[in-house]
Amino acid sequence: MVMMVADQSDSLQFVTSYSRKIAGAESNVAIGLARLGHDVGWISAIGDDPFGTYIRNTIRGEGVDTSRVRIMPEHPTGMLVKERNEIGDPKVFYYRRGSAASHITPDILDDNYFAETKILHITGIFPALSPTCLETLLAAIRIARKQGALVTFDPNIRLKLWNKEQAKETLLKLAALSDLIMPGRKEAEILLGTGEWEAVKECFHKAGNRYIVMKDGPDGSYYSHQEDDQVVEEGYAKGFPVRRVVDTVGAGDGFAVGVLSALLEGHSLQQAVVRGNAIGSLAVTVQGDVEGYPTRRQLEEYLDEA
Ligand SMILES: Nc1ncnc2c1ncn2[C@@H]1O[C@H](COP(=O)(O)OP(=O)(O)O)[C@@H](O)[C@H]1O
Ligand SMILES: O=C(O)C(=O)C[C@H](O)[C@H](O)COP(=O)(O)O
Repeated sequence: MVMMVADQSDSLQFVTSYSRKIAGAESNVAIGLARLGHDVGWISAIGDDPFGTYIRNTIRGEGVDTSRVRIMPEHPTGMLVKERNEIGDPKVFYYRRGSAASHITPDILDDNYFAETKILHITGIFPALSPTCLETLLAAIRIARKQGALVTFDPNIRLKLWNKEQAKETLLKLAALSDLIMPGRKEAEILLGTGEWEAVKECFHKAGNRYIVMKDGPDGSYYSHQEDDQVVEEGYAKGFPVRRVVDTVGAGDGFAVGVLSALLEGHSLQQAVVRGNAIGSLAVTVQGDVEGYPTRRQLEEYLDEA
């Protein structure tokens, strides 16, 4: 989506100017991974309009492959408007009903495109957009699994897009098809009725997740990796304190960038979660979603200084 962030910290009713940026959980993760030098493709749809062109060119400019981004002249590019907040999570307003992305159908997928895929990263936002988006996601999971890719899942529950019951039913289904799940504590509560780590760990391992990570805001994150019911590693990794929180949106996706990039590089889940915490903390220090995501050198310097 294109994102308009208010330039003034008033209610949007009074805001008169906005800064144009990019938002969207999947594209955020794609950009973050590309910044760290990974090969990444983003599958989505945009309208044949200036915002669509801006999004595609910017994401492509970050080094993400956009060859599978479909242009749909009959539908508009999705938009999100975000308040500027001094404290707490900012309010967001969606203008995405009927967007090009919500019209995606499984024929956007091509098995060959997944031939060398190591990770398929999915979120709980795309399947909330329409029944065909959910169908497309399920088809993508089938292809990725067939190719031996790891399926990683951030539930990213957005109750503005669907109700709690619908969200829970679909997201639990997607969780059971994923290798790695990374909910926040509140999301675990919605999905499982508990945010208590031991219970969360047990439920998701039972459902078939090999890797479980539960984010606990600024404090840090729990993690557990099991193979064939055997514990490989588990523990808790402390968060990285920041001097000033500017905007919390984008932290969860930054966290995913850290976890996925580290796993791709062969690191342990513990190291992956530390990197996730680091990039999540960098993300909250800026207004946009992706502006705080580091390059390889910036990440190394940040970890060295911590
Ligand atoms: N205020 C903060 N200070 C430092 N790190 C933060 C802060 N907020 C979030 N993070 C980091 O980003 C990660 C993801 O943030 P969180 O808010 O839990 O994600 P989500 O957007 O999925 O709810 C956290 O696990 C933490 O490591
Ligand atoms: O709400 C949506 O549909 C979006 O995709 C907008 C945001 O860009 C991401 O959701 C950010 O997600 P977090 O990193 O978890 O804060």
